[in-house]
Amino acid sequence: MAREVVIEVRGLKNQFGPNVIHEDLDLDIYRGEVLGIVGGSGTGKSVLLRSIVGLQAPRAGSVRVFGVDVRQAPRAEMARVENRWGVMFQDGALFSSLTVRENVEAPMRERTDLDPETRRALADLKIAMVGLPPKARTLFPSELSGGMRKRAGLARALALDPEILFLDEPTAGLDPIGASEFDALIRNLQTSLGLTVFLVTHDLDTLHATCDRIAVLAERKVLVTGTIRELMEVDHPWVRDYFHGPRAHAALLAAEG
Ligand SMILES: Nc1ncnc2c1ncn2[C@@H]1O[C@H](COP(=O)(O)OP(=O)(O)OP(=O)(O)O)[C@@H](O)[C@H]1O
Repeated sequence: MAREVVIEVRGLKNQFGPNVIHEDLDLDIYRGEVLGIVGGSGTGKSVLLRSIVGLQAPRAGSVRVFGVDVRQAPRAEMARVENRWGVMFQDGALFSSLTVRENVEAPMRERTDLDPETRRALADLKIAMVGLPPKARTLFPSELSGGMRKRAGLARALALDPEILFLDEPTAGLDPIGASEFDALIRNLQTSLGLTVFLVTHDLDTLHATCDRIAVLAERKVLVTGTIRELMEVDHPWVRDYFHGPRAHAALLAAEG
């Protein structure tokens, strides 16, 4: 049976001044998979994420999510699509003047007619789902550790029960134990909730622990996609260095126990 494509990127071009970031970039993301996006610094992983969720207007190309062209769709149709995804930005991007609970409630307040009590109950549920203790509900972002802030950002991304979760470097800045706990949380939520996950990362351990498939950004496009094993066979300088460097071997050994 053909797999359902939930995100389809075709001929994408992004450019800032003379700096061409993407040219003729194609990518398909299938329902229910965790797709890892890797690539050297500045290859445009975050720009690709931002192009898909409509925060970055590309110069050319198309992005379809659930079959809807995010560049062309009328506002009301886009709002329905946006309600079906959640985004966790690199630093959590929490509102500093709101508590964790208020942060998680924010998308519900903005996009649903739920009454305050239901919003609050749902927010507390999401906060528990990401492994934060009840006392975190009333704390402000500045009172949280880096790992807790990431969990709070994840709870907010889950606020509207999304089908697609976008994660920008979820383990950046976490210590190795915190990072592997976060990897396990992502995988656990993905399987329990049947999520499709678009995950930008540099972290080889995260790739092993969470990703079904990996897309490599290089030469302004998606150079290749495949499993880690498949990418280890690819004869390209960056891909070879990344998947055969000392860190890659350590991650492989760790993943294989
Ligand atoms: N709004 C913008 N205006 C100008 N240049 C931008 C803008 N956003 C991104 N860029 C440039 O686009 C390039 C790609 O940026 P992006 O943040 O997507 O890279 P990345 O692959 O995610 O990098 P890293 O791994 O270092 O986080 C960089 O050269 C960056 O400076």
